[in-house]
Amino acid sequence: MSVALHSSPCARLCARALSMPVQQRRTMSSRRGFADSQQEQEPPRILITGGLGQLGTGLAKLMRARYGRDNVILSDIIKPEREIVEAGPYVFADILDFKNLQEIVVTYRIDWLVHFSALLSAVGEDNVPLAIRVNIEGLHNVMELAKQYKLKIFVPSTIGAFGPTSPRNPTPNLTIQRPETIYGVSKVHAELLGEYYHKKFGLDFRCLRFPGVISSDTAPGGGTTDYAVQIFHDAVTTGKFSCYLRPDSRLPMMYIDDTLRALWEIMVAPESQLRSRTYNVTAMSFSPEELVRAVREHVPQLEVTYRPDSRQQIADAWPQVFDDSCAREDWGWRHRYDLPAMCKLMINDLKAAYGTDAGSSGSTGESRT
Ligand SMILES: NC(=O)c1ccc[n+]([C@@H]2O[C@H](COP(=O)([O-])OP(=O)(O)OC[C@H]3O[C@@H](n4cnc5c(N)ncnc54)[C@H](O)[C@@H]3O)[C@@H](O)[C@H]2O)c1
Ligand SMILES: C[C@@H](O)[C@H](N)C(=O)O
Repeated sequence: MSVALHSSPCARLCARALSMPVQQRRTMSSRRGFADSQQEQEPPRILITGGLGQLGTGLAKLMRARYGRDNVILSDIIKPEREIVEAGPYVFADILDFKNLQEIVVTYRIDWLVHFSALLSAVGEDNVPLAIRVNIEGLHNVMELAKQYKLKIFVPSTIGAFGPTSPRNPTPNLTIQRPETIYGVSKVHAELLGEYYHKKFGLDFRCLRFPGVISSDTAPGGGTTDYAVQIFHDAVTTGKFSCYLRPDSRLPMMYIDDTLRALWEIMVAPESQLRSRTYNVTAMSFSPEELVRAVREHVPQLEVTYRPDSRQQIADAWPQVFDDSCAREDWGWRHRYDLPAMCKLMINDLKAAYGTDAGSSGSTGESRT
């Protein structure tokens, strides 16, 4: 789980979203949130589960900028900071309580469900029974809910849905998936159940397999890729970083703004463009030693030690380079942030958040690919 800091790097993304055209009018016959193009009249009403983790608050900002503050209901089982409740509707929702979820969907007249609640790879291995409950039983609840109330549903998958027998460089959209973590097993289950519900019941299920997500507005926790977030916190605070992966452990990664934009783009992509319900998306691949080099461009004195732990075994079975050509071909996915651009934003945002920005690394101008 993640802890909110008090900076908001997703503001750039929201600003871009705000500059987009206001929600278009929908034809009388189309159901809210189900129109194939941006011909919709009323904005969809969106419920985000597990919304106080790394991805949820940024997505709420993006969706609120696009569809209106009160049309996005953030939920979690965590007591929120004051700024969360001030930013828009926030409700308690335990993913294991089906009746509570039903009540929220009915009360708020929900159209879209973004299902973020999960235990990530490392914490999942530490508590397998809880991971099974949250990641698998929780998924069953939201799938049934989406079917019952005809919701459009997004469930994120991950590079962790692949395993040691999958091709690792590159890992295609469709290939062997025999993951060896409960996290990976639960995500393959989610992909397959979503595709099954789509075929069997016509459920509008959409899924992206994300790589490691890098962001500065929440503290890292629970994932195998989190070293790539922790390094920035340590670089701007102590100047010392201990890495739990080997220096050569290459993994696919993505900056948060790209992640959230990809999610929004797949949600509004016309059905006719989707040859699949589950797509790989990525932006870059790097190893800890390559990331250290990029961070030292901004913090030259950064001291690094390597102490691989149990997360090394997880990383060794995951993709090194993710092939997202299907997403690029089908619905026009393009990443905007590469390694230097991401490093510059992370360093500047965290220096501002920790109040250590004297002598910061230049402007926040983004160099894009
Ligand atoms: N962050 C990444 O790098 C990454 C990469 C690939 C996929 N994903 C997926 O994206 C989703 C969101 O990831 P994240 O990084 O924000 O995760 P996170 O661990 O930061 O947040 C998960 C949230 O789920 C909530 N939760 C736990 N048990 C719950 C319950 N019983 N009911 C309701 N909520 C509960 C937690 O309180 C937490 O806020 C997850 O499904 C994850 O698998 C994340
Ligand atoms: C990759 C992703 O699913 C998550 N960050 C993890 O490491 O578990």
